[in-house]
Amino acid sequence: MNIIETNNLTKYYGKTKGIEDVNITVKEGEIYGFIGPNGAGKSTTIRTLLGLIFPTSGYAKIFGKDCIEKGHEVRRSIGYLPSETFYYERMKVWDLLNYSASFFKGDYTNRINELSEVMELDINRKIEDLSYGNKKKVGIVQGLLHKPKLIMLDEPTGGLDPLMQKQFFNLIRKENQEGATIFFSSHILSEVQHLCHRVAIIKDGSIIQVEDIATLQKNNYKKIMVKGENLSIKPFDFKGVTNLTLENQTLKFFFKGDINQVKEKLQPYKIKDLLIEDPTLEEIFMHYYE
Ligand SMILES: Nc1ncnc2c1ncn2[C@@H]1O[C@H](COP(=O)(O)OP(=O)(O)OP(=O)(O)O)[C@@H](O)[C@H]1O
Repeated sequence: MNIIETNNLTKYYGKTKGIEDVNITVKEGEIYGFIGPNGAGKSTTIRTLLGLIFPTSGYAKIFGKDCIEKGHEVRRSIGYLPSETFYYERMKVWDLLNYSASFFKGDYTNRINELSEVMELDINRKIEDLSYGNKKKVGIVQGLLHKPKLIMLDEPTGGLDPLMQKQFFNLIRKENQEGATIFFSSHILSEVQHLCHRVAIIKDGSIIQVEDIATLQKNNYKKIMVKGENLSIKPFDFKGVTNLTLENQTLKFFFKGDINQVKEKLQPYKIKDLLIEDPTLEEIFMHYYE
């Protein structure tokens, strides 16, 4: 079953394009990554799906129901973490979370305590005393407390330190194992790669690729920088290498293939420095999709 389904979903802000003809499907149980650079249309897509803004044309369905016509019903089973959160600053975290829980039937005390413990959130503090990262944690607990069937996360990791990010990813994996479908937007490909089953790439308001992570990783480029003595271009100009340059005794190139090939080519040289890293999203756009 498709949890999210869009059909030529388009949103213009006056004359400014937000998104155009977005067609995506997210299956039940998936962790679906939604990646793109700043201004690509990630938040616009999410806000349109949530019925917070209306599409200019096209439509979207969540749980098989139209996001606008049945928006009220659909939103009950969604947990949403916006990219930026704004709260009543004077409230205590605990009061705020209880207030959020009061919109749903049932007692969520245990759930709030559990989630706050996992995220190491001090519920006795006032919102105004929290750092940016701790406010993010409030948003995470708030978004998950009603055990939603669909969790929509808009750039959720900003402000979380690496340890907390790990905790958060574990929490999301657990929610997923317990049945939640996850829609995860980010501009950081590496975090999406580790968590998601499938990823859609959005750029300038349009989806340019939908790929499962295994394929993306297999096809992915590495960005390599070598500093050393007597390096020359020729030995490194082999299949899989692109954008090869040599400047100030430093070789730079992209490589797609078995990394051992690069290791062999480097064998004869005295190396001063070596950097192998994942390309940025922009670089992937330029090289992976050529
Ligand atoms: N309220 C608005 N009014 C006018 N234009 C807007 C509005 N919100 C977004 N846009 C424009 O729509 C486009 C998509 O923006 P959106 O915020 O959806 O991108 P994003 O991928 O979420 O970016 P970021 O990673 O920076 O949050 C951008 O060109 C942006 O300037």
